[in-house]
Amino acid sequence: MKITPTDLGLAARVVHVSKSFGIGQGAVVALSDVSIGIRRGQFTAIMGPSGSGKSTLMHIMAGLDTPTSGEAWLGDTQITALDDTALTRLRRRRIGFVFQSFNLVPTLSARDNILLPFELDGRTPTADEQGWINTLCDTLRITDRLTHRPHELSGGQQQRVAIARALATRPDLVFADEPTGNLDSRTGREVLALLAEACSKFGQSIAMVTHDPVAASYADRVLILADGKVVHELGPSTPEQISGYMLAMDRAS
Ligand SMILES: Nc1ncnc2c1ncn2[C@@H]1O[C@H](COP(=O)(O)OP(=O)(O)OP(=O)(O)O)[C@@H](O)[C@H]1O
Repeated sequence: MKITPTDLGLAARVVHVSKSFGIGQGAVVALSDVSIGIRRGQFTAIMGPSGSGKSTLMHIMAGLDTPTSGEAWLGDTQITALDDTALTRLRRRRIGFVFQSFNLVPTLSARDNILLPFELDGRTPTADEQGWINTLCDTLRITDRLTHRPHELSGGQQQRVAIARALATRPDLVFADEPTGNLDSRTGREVLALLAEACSKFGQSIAMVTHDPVAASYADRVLILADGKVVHELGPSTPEQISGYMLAMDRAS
């Protein structure tokens, strides 16, 4: 795949990215010459067997780790060229994160957790941003829970607060790492439907790492990694189609 830095329509991309851990005989190649783009306004799932390089790819795209070679871009910013201070600022302003373990601050109310990205940036939301946060809270059905602390909320409610926090600054890209891993299947499906809606209704770009074919079936596009390479790409697919493909891949290896 040829991806140029001027490629519009991409929220983020990596170009010829390789990543090795360690040196010499003991070196592990986690990513091998990967070039992919995450399309704007789309829900992209990244799947693959354990150890295939999913987390490494996500960390490089989010500027949490550096590649051994190649480039990572967020929009028109080459993040592999930024120093630590600029990277921290970029992550705070232009990237949102949703984790399996929710990662809310236990001493803060749901509202203050959602406002944390603004607080860390040393500012309060503008009237327009506050309007967006209100819309998010209504859509995520947490408006009547905003004064509660995380331990007073169910797992599904905590994850919906985490999604509101990730989307509050209208980031260029939201990374979701197994966002339904700690939720029961019904609550998990609800969270996935909300993530899909954030893309289809609000134009958010989301990249989600998952092992779960049901989770990936909510995505517009599924990238499949094996041994540090992108080996396949699926369009919108059913869980059965995705698990069928993963099984066939297992048998072939
Ligand atoms: N800090 C590290 N030091 C050494 N090796 C590492 C490090 N991080 C990852 N690796 C190796 O790189 C490869 C890819 O790891 P990665 O965590 O990206 O895989 P993954 O697809 O996310 O796996 P999982 O689904 O199990 O989380 C693995 O072989 C892993 O052992």
